[in-house]
Amino acid sequence: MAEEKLLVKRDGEFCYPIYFENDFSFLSQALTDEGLAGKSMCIVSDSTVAPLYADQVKAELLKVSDHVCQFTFPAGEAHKNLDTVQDLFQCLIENGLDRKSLVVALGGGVTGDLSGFGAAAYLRGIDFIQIPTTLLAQVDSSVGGKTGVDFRQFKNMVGAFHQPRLVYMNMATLQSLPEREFGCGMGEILKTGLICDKGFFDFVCANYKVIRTMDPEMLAVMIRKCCAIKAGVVERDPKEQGERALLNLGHTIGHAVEKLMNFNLLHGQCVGIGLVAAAAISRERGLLTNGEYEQICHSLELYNLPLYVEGLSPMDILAATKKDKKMEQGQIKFILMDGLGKTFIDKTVTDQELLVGIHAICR
Ligand SMILES: NC(=O)c1ccc[n+]([C@@H]2O[C@H](COP(=O)([O-])OP(=O)(O)OC[C@H]3O[C@@H](n4cnc5c(N)ncnc54)[C@H](O)[C@@H]3O)[C@@H](O)[C@H]2O)c1
Ligand SMILES: O=C(O)C(=O)C[C@@H](O)[C@H](O)[C@H](O)COP(=O)(O)O
Ligand SMILES: [Zn+2]
Repeated sequence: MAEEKLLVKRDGEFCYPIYFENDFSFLSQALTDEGLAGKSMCIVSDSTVAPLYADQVKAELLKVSDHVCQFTFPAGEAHKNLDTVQDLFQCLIENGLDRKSLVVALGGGVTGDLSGFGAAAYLRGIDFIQIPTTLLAQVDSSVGGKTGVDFRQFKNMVGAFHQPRLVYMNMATLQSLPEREFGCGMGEILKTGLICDKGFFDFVCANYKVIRTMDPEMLAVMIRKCCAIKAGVVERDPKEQGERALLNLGHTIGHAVEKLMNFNLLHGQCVGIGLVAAAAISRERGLLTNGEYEQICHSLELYNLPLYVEGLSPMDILAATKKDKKMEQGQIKFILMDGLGKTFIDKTVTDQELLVGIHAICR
């Protein structure tokens, strides 16, 4: 029996369902319902997730397809690059996948971003679906169609907007997730609350004890809430011409830290650090009180997320921040907070202000 699904839509331009399930048993029906049965399929997964879940997924896919192959790449952000995409293309060609075929992304945000980009470029674009298995991927990366890879230490520098045909969450997969990865998902969840929903932010802080036990009901509530918020933003602004940039709260300085740390700090951890920097700049402008700043830091501590980074030079972080692709005509597009749960895009943040944020996160 399927749980209630969410539809992501925009003027008929794209429309796809997000399924919230607790096993894989509805997957073949979901594919059939979306008109995807009968296609040749390639499961794309990493070396950690494939041994855990690929066989179960393959068994489901084989109910609706005669041809299911698999591409497995080494786990980790260090492999979200063009080399891995080339290996994926090789696999797709060797297995005869054509324009009507389907890429099945099974894993976290790295797998989803990489597979989605591979699908967007292969034969000028074939369909793909997302089966996210990390909390971060279930609350954020699997929805919205941002796909891409890192390029020579530049985060997500090469990519495409390519919407999945469906997103299928088996929320039970989260039970095998290591604690650090769980924390990363919480970084994006706290970000989501801070962007536009103080009530949700407060809920996530107040219920930290039960959330940290990975209580399935709590997880389901948070996942649905984040997907609904993100779907709303993406429906209104699919290609980040405006409002969607708010989803980048904490990412401008966060991405700089992520690449300077050679991806040894995880994305969700860097987003948390970036939130502290953004909060410090917002406080400097008088937009956040000391108390609100402290609340943001405390929320990250509740989920064992780092507040600062060690061993990086502030000037290096500044330089890396200004090389981010969020620069527009020499000016950085920064997301500031105007209280908890309220954000806006600002293009007037100076180097001096950036350094206030950067000093707040450097030890
Ligand atoms: N496209 C977007 O909108 C978007 C949004 C947020 C983040 N991202 C990207 O997502 C990436 C981060 O995603 P992530 O945190 O999921 O990282 P990830 O995909 O590397 O997964 C984290 C780790 O958990 C393992 N794993 C995954 N599922 C598991 C499970 N159920 N049980 C045990 N282990 C499991 C993976 O093998 C990996 O080692 C970054 O590259 C970031 O840039 C993209
Ligand atoms: O979906 C979006 O839009 C986001 O910004 C979500 C972010 O959490 C995510 O990390 C995204 O990949 C960042 O995109 P980028 O364009 O800043 O690289
Ligand atoms: Zn992110």
